[in-house]
Amino acid sequence: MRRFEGDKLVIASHNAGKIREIRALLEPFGVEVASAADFGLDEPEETEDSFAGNARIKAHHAAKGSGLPALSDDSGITVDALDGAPGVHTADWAETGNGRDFPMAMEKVWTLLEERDAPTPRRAAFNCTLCLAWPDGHDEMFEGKVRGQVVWPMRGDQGFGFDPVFLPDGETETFGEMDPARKHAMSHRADAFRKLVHACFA
Ligand SMILES: O=P(O)(O)OP(=O)(O)OP(=O)(O)OC[C@H]1O[C@@H](n2cnc3c(O)ncnc32)[C@H](O)[C@@H]1O
Ligand SMILES: [Mg+2]
Repeated sequence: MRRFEGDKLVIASHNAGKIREIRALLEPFGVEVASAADFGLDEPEETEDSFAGNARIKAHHAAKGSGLPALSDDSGITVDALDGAPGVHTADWAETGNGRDFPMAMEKVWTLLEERDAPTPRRAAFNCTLCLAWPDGHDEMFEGKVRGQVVWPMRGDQGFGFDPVFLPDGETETFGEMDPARKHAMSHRADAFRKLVHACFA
């Protein structure tokens, strides 16, 4: 396991919600954090069919383009009664050709569940795979998960993406309703971060 020894890191993401969460999670470690956009890096195509595969593509692309260690996050929601969909295609389900429409994507998930008459609760998980890649091609991977259920209608305007329809197990608030600090303490991203920090930063 390679430790992170530098003082600057690039977040290999173009998602403002994720970047905000990753900055908050890295704050205690005194690492200076830049985003892919700060380096004018384009978004690589996510051509793999796994979170790990796409996390690797994004992190290596940014590490090569910036000359700095880069941290990517590939994530998504997997719904049991939809055989794991939308999964690695979570962002694609929101694609309209004219930007992303997450309310539309969340409604699509709920409509499919209703059509299938899926038993309640509609079990689901949020998954996050982090890849920390160095410009020399080395990388380290970490996986996180949080289980819960998909609820309808949407609840809350905190967070981003599918947060308003995800109710984590043991909670009364969706990720969309929760205070960001609470989400950071229990999310799929936080789970993966604990492993990253233990291995590379602690
Ligand atoms: O690839 P980058 O540039 O990092 O940004 P992205 O938005 O395209 O990210 P992904 O390819 O990993 O797609 C994952 C999608 O899953 C959703 N998602 C991931 N984590 C989430 C979270 O914590 N809360 C809500 N939705 C989340 C969100 O809609 C993302 O767009
Ligand atoms: Mg993406």
